[in-house]
Amino acid sequence: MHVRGTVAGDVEVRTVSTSYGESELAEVPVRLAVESDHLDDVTTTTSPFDAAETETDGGTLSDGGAHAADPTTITLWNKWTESAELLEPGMELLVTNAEEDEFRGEQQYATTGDSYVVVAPSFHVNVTAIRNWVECPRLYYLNKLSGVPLNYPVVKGTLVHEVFGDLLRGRDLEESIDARVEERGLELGLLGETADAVAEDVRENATAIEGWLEQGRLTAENEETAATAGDDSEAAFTPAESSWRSEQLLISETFGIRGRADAVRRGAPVELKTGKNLKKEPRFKDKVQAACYALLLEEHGGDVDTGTLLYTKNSALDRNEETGDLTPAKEFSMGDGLLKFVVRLRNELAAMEVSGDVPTGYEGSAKCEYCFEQDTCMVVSGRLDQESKAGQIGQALPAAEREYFDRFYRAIEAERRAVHREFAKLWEQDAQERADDDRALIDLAFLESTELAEGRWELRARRTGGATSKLREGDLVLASNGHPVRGSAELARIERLDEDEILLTADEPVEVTRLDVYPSELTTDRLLAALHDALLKGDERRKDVLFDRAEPEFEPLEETFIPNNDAQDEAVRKAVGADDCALIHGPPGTGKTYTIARAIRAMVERGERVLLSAFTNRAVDNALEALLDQLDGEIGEDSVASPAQRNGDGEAVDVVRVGSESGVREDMQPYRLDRAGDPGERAATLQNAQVVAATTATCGSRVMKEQRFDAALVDEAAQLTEPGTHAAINLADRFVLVGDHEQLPPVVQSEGGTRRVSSGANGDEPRAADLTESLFERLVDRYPEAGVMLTKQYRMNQRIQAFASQEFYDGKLRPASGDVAGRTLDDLSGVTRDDLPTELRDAVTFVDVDGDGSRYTDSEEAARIAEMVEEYRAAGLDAADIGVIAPFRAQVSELSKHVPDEVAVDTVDRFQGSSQEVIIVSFTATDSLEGPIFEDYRRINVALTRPKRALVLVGDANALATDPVYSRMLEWARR
Ligand SMILES: Nc1ncnc2c1ncn2[C@@H]1O[C@H](COP(=O)(O)OP(=O)(O)OP(=O)(O)O)[C@@H](O)[C@H]1O
Repeated sequence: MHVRGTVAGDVEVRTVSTSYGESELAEVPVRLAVESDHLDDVTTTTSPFDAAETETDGGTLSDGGAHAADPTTITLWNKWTESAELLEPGMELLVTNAEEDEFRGEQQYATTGDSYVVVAPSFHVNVTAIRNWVECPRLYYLNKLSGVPLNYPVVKGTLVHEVFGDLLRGRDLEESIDARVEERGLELGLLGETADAVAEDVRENATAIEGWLEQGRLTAENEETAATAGDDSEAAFTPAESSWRSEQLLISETFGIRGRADAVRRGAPVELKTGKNLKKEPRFKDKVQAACYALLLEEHGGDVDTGTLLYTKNSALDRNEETGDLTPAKEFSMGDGLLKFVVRLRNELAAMEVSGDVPTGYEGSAKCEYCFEQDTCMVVSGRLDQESKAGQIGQALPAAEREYFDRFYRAIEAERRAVHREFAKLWEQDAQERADDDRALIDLAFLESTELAEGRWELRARRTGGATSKLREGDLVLASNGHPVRGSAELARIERLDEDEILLTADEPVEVTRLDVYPSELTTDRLLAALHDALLKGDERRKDVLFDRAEPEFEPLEETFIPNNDAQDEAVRKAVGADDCALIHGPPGTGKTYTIARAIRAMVERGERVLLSAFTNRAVDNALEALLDQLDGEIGEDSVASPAQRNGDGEAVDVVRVGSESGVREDMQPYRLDRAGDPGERAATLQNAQVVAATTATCGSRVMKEQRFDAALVDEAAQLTEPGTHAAINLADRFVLVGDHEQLPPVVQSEGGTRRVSSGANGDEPRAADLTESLFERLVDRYPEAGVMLTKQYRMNQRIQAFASQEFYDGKLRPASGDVAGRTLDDLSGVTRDDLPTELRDAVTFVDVDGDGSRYTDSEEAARIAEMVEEYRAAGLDAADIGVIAPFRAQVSELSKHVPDEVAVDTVDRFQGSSQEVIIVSFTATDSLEGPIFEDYRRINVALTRPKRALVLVGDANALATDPVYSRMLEWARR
């Protein structure tokens, strides 16, 4: 029986005498969530971070100890008392294979010899993290904080792992080495390596792998010979056909552990290490890592009794010079004790993370004097004034900076826990729920899997039904034959996502019938590294400005850059002349992109190296396109061969777009930096580029972190969290932020869902709100004189613009020209407004629809909107010129059923940054005005400022009139 619940009080460990001698025990008061024989049935989460109320047989359970039932006692015996000592009230606890007992009329539970005790099982710990933790908890923390920098051992390690995977899949060794080294050309070039030298280095390591595979081959052949005695046919063996498999992603719903095993041979884990080990036994931390995978494999039905570590450097060592055991492959037996030890380690890590503490190093027994990271550890401790076993050096950061660090650290960790909740949903939600939540594509019909030349697989499946989802081409997904965790599942990449068919690539074949969004911690990892770099490595002058100790300064410029728009002109002067930073506030359609492009051109003409960044790929590509126009470059045949543009003096300007193939727009592909190729040449292309364009997320990548710029221009800056902004501006001496804080704020997953369980020294609630205010907004408020607001808009008819201008921009937003002010549908070829019903002839119209009273959908609004779309089309308008905005995904789906496919229907968030000739807003309003569109007036600002020529508002006037802003909106729309 498995028991799971929330710790309801303090825990004490004591020693008792039993018939076996002295034993330790801990009695833990727990409010049970649910009891079951099968974990599959344990569907309730009482995660301290999960505020959701959940119905169970035991009554209504809610977060934080408001359970109906009284606490029950769970007794943890012997070694598990170590985990018991980590528990704090509010933490979640899971005990597997517990025994049940009745004591004084009360049901109680206790661990048995087969039990595992899991602290905070919803906290999902990566296997690599456990490996670091066993080395030293502080090392784990330091790695998490700064990320892994670009260095040769790391890239080589990755290459050797890739070649290993290829060999397992039956690829030829030399072919694999050449291809893999070529793929990493850019990274190797930045490290100053040549392809030949790296290939040689990888080859040395690969010898060990080949030798080991050879052994496996013999064993497999022996088995085969025994099975098919007398058969002398040449049974060509390839690893892929045997009981081996390459990289396997394993996710545990019991132990809160996940990771990718390098390989699995006859059901047992094999880990590859590119270092040497001359001892007979594998290193302890390596055993721990293999044991984690063993645990996960057992949960998936395996029975693992060995683990193998392959130290590839051993085979490259000279026997005459080295003493010890040079065999690369070291096998060890996987005892029960080790598996339990691993779970206890994981418990230590999870408990510390859940209570928000920072490791000191005293938790483990590692000796600091032998540690490579000792200096870093001491510096970090010194700068952040943290307790550390290694000691502190250097001067502590000023209190304001430490406070900032702590605040953002907690907020980012809250985001990480939100990602973990997404993992839990992989098994807590059923397929239909996940599909309804846009988290999965289900009911696919598997078509075929085809082996590709390099040993990977191409998977094809047919879509049934018209389901939508968040999934996009280029995304990593969990492709499964029915269940992403319990079934057979592979991490796969979506290569093509057509209306009726999906094409994926994966390391191993799977009969795919379902795709799930793969929750990734990459974003949180990068935010943390950006925070670390900004504070611990950041320039002092930059920090003076960020922390309110110095006003931004400007070099006065006399030049005119944009003659027909004073605000834009001033903005460019500020951007070019800024010593520290400039802020450009651009309301909808006011030429932000144009201004950015002009400013970059001016900087480039001054010989500066510039980073162009934005939150989304779309904005990066838009700005890049505008820049290419400015640089007088046509994107044509010539630029494909040589994507160099000319500057004002006719000199070539190298422009490079860094991003994935699927992320970058088709017409910007010629500028995209291919990472594969000759190392020296790849690195030179990036290093010589005068303008590099990449999303802020990509700015946090290892490759981009090596680049330096004179200036960074960041578009959509109001949608970026502070650490998200740092990721880009850390790379440059000065920065320009461009955005509009009256439009959508940064998206934060953990909003409202975060809660700390303990109230230790840092016992405040993490304020998710810290991430919802952008650096742009904070600086605009703090240094208004460093900013310029653009006021002439080039998009909307005057009547459309009036309300937003008044309500959100103090009436300052004006049409750029008479032409803009007087835009109507008549300007569009083939469209006659007189053919429209009278109410749709105006630039702004309100259509009162009582609605059907449902909360998230409104079929009456949908039906009325479908009629209007037909009326517009009858008057000559293209369906593609119409956009429909709705507050809820459910209403978006409802509307999609009623209108032609060419009409763009989506939520406000997806419309930000785009515009349409006609916009129809479906308010789906009920009496209470609930829903995201109503919670934040900035959303309605975005919705109302998307159209150029006509805006139609559809909703229940009585409901809308209950709110002062909407009431004014109604007044304006009905005028
Ligand atoms: N100074 C100018 N003179 C002439 N046209 C301009 C000027 N500034 C901007 N425009 C034009 O106005 C249109 C909108 O400009 P742009 O795309 O730069 O706006 P934006 O503020 O980036 O828009 P969004 O709010 O969608 O982000 C473009 O067609 C652009 O060429």
